[in-house]
Amino acid sequence: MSSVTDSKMLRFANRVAVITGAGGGLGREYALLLASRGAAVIVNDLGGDTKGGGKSSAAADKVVQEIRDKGGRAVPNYDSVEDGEKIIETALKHFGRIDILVNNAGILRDRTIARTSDLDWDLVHRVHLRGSFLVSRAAWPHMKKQNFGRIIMTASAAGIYGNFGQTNYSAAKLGLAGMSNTLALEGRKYNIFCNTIAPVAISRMTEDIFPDEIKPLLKPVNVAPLVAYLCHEDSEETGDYLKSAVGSENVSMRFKVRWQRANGAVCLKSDQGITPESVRDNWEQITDFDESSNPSSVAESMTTILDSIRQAQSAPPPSGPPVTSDNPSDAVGHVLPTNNFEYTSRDVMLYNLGVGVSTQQSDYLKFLFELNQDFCVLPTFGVIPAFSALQSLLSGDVPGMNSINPARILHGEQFLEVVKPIPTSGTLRNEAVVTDVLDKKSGAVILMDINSYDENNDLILHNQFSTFAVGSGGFGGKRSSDKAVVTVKPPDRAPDASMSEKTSVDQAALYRLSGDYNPLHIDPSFAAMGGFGTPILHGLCSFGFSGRHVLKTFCDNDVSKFKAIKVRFSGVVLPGQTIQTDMWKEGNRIYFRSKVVETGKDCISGAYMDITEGSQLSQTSSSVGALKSDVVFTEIGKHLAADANLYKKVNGIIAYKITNGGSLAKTWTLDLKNPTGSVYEGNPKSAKADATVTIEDADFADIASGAKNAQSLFQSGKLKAAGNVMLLMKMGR
Ligand SMILES: CCCCCCC[C@@H](O)CC(=O)SCCNC(=O)CCNC(=O)[C@H](O)C(C)(C)COP(=O)(O)OP(=O)(O)OC[C@H]1O[C@@H](n2cnc3c(N)ncnc32)[C@H](O)[C@@H]1OP(=O)(O)O
Repeated sequence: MSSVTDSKMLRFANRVAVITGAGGGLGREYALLLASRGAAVIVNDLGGDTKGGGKSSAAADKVVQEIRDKGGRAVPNYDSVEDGEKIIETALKHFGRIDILVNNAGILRDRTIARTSDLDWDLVHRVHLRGSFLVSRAAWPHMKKQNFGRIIMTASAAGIYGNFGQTNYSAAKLGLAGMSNTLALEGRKYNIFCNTIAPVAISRMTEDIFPDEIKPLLKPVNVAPLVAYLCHEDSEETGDYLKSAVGSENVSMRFKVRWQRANGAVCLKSDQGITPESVRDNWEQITDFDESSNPSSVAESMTTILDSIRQAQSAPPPSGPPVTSDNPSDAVGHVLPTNNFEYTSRDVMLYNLGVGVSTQQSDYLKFLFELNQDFCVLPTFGVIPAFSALQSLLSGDVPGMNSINPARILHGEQFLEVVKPIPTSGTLRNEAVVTDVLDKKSGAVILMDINSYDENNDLILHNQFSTFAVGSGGFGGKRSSDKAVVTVKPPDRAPDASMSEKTSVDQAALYRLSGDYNPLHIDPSFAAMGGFGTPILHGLCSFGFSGRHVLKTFCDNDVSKFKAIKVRFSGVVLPGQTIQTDMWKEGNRIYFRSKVVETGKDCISGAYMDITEGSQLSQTSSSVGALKSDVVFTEIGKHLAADANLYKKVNGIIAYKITNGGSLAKTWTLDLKNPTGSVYEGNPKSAKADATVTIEDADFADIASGAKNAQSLFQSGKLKAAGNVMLLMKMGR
């Protein structure tokens, strides 16, 4: 059949193609070319006229005969594209499958809008838009099942630019481009690719439109190679807007068409609100394409818009021209706008749920019930206030960040130090700076240090975020930084402990509600742009899981023992996968590493958690012992809260030390200036007590004897004994 002998020749052996409207013009050329390359072809043509009237089998039969005469395989089909199921059934009946669908059939009923009848409108839409939908829908389940499909939609320059007298046709044609982009998104994970072409060629439908002198340049035969390429399994193209082709005997041209969007202007609210005048006054900037972008999805388009709006809301109106540097190193030292992060106990509980706390766990109440006396913040929540400061990194105001593709930003590493206990609600002020930018060749690493302060200006949290911008390396920057908090290697022995937990398929959907709305974690099309087959889990969500594993195993969930944590995100986790954390204890440092059980690959490496000295005791004593002290403190706290007025004359902070076998077990502090009399656990070293009460071993042991866990202690009523401790303490005062 073909004279091309190159071994790299694109062949279609075992592929079955349906070409609609293949009785002549472009459709015929597609059918002939695909058949000559080995495809079995269904030549569909209703055999009507160009206005949609009449019916005949002659056109399809003729093309089928042409193919067979050359040794190819073809079967005719005479159904309307509105009978999409029947067309696809013909392919299945004769060849057992359907791999390629070229939606090519079309009619014209050109009129200016005033003269376009309902019928003119409807017929054009029924054939082009509805017909392409119906045949594609019929083919879809078969393509999905076999994990392969290539679909072509036929649009037109009239759809892109408009064309006099073609209201109905141009609307249908642009509609096909929209449909194609959506099928591309829905089909990607099944290896079903969909593209739209806008061919320029002479056919029955266009022979009256073009002047005679250029007609020889517009041969349908030259459009067919583009369609064949897009339908081949080697082509990775999908949903990339419109491709157009023009061809003559010796030359032909093909190009992509894409949407371009001006950077636009953010219209700020004046005393009169956001007014039509603010649009008028910004018109030049709104329509200025000197600075522009080419968003290729709703997600990408929305991300930049939202970033601009957020930025405009938190920053004063820009005084100078936008920053345009493309060298990421130029960002070093840039101070991001200070921002406040306000949160409530609801945010804390939402976060805790997002990182896997469940009512199935024994001590869930302190993490999921705001009225529980021990209600507390998981220490890894400490990244959440700081995260809110990161958003402005890609706002366009940070030098060097223009070249960073937001769809390809991954979380690289994270360091968090909890300097003072994290309140269960409040407002923290973030101060963020771009500390360093590293050139890792395969990507750029952006280090950002963020300090979070409470309303008294006390430093509560220190974070160092390290983001890995994939594909943005090679700008000639340095490779390492002495300002980076380094990762560590675990000891060279079997882990001291391991814990594994399955994440939920909805884990990312839940975690994002804590403030990281990156579409990468929820929107398949955005994930696809980043090179992922499916949305991935937030790095900080896996971080929360691993952090909980360490906290549970070595601190018995006592959050006060947490000091600092460092991790590297070395691999991707998908929602629904199982995270296993292997841990090694060396003094007050717990080395750990997490892997995805289903793949065996590491997702967190080089990691450690530093804990305070107190934790050693809970480590060396049995877990029942650790639980006892928790129960005692719970009860003491309850009494102190209730009887706070007894201590009013102290009017300061009382620290309570519990000793166990002569060692310090735990220190609690009570702030009597706090009108609610709430009790919190404090760091023994930093507790500035106005008075100290020490509870001796005997009482401690008595109270907890026979108790297996906090729940049973509460239920058994043994906690009443804690009243004695209170009495003792009061006497001690
Ligand atoms: C403005 C908004 C900010 C938003 C912040 C975050 C938003 C979040 O929503 C995003 C997320 O949560 S993404 C999910 C979590 N992260 C991940 O899944 C990333 C997993 N890691 C990877 O894929 C690769 O390690 C990868 C791709 C990171 C690197 O792989 P490779 O390119 O193959 O690198 P490799 O060849 O192994 O090493 C090259 C050099 O890079 C260093 N490096 C490797 N992994 C790193 C990482 N994770 N972080 C930092 N540096 C890393 C290597 O050490 C090496 O450098 P050198 O040779 O100098 O040692």
